[in-house]
Amino acid sequence: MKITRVRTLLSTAPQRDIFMKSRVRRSAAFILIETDTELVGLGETYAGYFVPEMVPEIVKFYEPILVGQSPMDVDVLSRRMFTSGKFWARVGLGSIVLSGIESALLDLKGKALGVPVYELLGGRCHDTLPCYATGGTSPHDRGELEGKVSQYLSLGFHAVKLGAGTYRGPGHPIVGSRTPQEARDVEVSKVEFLRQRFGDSFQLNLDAHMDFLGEADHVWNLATAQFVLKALETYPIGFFEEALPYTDMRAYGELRKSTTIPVAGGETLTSLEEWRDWLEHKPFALAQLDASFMGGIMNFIKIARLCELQGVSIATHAWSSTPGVAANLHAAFACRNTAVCEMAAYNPTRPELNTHIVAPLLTDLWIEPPVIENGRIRLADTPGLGVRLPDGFLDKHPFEPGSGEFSSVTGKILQP
Ligand SMILES: O=C(O)[C@@H](O)[C@H](O)[C@H](O)CO
Ligand SMILES: [Mg+2]
Repeated sequence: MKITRVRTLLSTAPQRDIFMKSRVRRSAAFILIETDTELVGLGETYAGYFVPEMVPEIVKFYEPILVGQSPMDVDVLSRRMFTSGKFWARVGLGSIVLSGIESALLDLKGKALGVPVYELLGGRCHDTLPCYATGGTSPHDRGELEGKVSQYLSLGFHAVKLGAGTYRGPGHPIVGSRTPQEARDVEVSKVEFLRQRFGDSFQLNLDAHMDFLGEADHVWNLATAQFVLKALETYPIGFFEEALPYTDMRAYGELRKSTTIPVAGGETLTSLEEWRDWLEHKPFALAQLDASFMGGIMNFIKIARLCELQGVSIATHAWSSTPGVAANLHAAFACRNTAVCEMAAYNPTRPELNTHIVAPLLTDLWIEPPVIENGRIRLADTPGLGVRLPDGFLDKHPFEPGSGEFSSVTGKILQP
């Protein structure tokens, strides 16, 4: 079997969650690998969510490296793509786009052999894994906050992740805490409210997105992060994510040493080498890996094994659409040290519960969706990644230029 063509398919679809009001549509970039047989491979790069317009150009650069080659030699081909650009393909966007191509190769290989991708990665280590619903932002209004958490728990999740710090998401005003005391009070009162309302029946995780918008006034430094986390230690917190920007791996290492709350991070690291350098500083108790971002599924596995050797648990990061989420789940199920999987707040096999959300990119692409029940997720054993683009999907949800999240963020910064 030989690769004949590598295509980028862009799509923009509605994505409305009544609790995340500003998000009304989102984009995704799929990679389709065609062969001289009937088999095709489908993958996704998370770059499609941020900068969809740029993905096809980068894929065109990689395509000649793949055409004429056997898609079965996944690791050799990814390394060839990785080193091909001399400098630009090894980090950032070059590597993020490569993630989608590599996942498509593994999808194809799984389909060719008739096995799910996790079988290609050492096999399934878990029947089910704990998962949590991503709440994205954290409404200031207590009624809204309560409604959101109740809705997410009623979907079958036992854990939720909410925003922390100053992040309110694209389109929301940035209502930041300007002093460490304010920052502490905002977090403590939110956690106290949720514990009073819901008791200890669910796991609460917080994500401060400190690398996201880079508003200097609102970014916590090490001292502030330590101050806030210290105050939260009396409450059960599952993990605290991105309490610091990614500018200083040593600061993450210091933060982790100084708190009993599990420090999580990693969703913006784009290569094996970057991960290796970070892990030397023991920055995370929970390393959050994303196969649709960090150069692919094999990189996920390699870093997960390195974490395992260091006694560190891993989690999936999941903000891509279905093929990206599927890539992460297959990798997660093949790692013994997976602690938890991130999921968008919907239940793929219980559509009647998803009354709060409209998101075709999340719901319509599974061949057989994973089951979420009692706070845990079970992955189907469909060959490859278990995903497909349904007939007519791209006609129904055509790409709209300017729909990447990066576009809206840039617009917001330019027009304060
Ligand atoms: O951990 C998460 O799911 C978030 O940090 C998302 O990646 C982010 O909001 C996307 O812009
Ligand atoms: Mg995050």
